[in-house]
Amino acid sequence: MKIKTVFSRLLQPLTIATRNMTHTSSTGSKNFLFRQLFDNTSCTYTYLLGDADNKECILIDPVVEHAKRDFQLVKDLNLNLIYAVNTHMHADHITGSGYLKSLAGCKSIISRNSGAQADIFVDEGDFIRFGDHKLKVFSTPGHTNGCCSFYCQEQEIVFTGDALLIRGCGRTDFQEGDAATLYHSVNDKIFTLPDSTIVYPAHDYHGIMATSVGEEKRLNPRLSKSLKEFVDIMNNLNLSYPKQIAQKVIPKPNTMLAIMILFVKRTFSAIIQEVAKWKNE
Ligand SMILES: N[C@@H](CCC(=O)N[C@@H](CSS)C(=O)NCC(=O)O)C(=O)O
Repeated sequence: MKIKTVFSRLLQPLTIATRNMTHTSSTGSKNFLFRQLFDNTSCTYTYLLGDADNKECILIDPVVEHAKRDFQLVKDLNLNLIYAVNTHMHADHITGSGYLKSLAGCKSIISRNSGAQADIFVDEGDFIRFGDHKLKVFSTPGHTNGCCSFYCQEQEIVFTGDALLIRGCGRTDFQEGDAATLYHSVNDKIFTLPDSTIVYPAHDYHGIMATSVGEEKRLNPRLSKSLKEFVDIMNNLNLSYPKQIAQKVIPKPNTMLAIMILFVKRTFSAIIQEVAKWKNE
């Protein structure tokens, strides 16, 4: 391989990273603000998108531990946070939506199919608008039922949540995961966007920040395969559970009540047994 080819390949991720910070596509308007933020613990990307003219902005997939950091950035850039948007209900971290609502007075958004609570529910074909800009909602289930991707045609970028990751995809072995559904979501929706579309996922575990539709169609080791091969790969991933999944799964109020009743009943029956023992002694 020629030295020049190696050099240009090494430079490729750098070019993408540079575009991340100053995002302006050939067709995109200049007043589009873009920042990519990261959570080290769950390797989650949060995205800040804004309109530099009218100052409206949104955050995609905020993480609760970074809500203050993200809101500070919003303030530093003199922006007005109007929505905290979630691509899906996350199993590996708690969303920052609730905290951001209290800090910024914004509204939370998630898919209607997610089963989660939010101020605004979105469905396939809806638009999320901020200033002059808009994101089109694509329903891309498979990792969870409520997974959505958000496409900004004007900037040629798509936020794929956990449906499509860089050279990977969301696992399908828990929540409402279904490999065949995920395969169709990616192939029939995300992969029908122009090859030049830049893909911004919800996670990366290898330090890469973005990819493109064309790149993933060609190089994704799971999704470039047939449906049958894909299902087989997904059924044999044998991934460990996300580190924070136990903290995320908080018992619902009914479960908490049932645990308390059980505790009281067990304590009472233990006391009664002890009393009965004393009486017999
Ligand atoms: N070992 C990691 C677990 C990472 C993980 O399971 N990530 C999910 C998305 S968050 S539910 C996933 O779908 N991964 C797909 C993959 O191929 O990695 C940790 O400890 O957090």
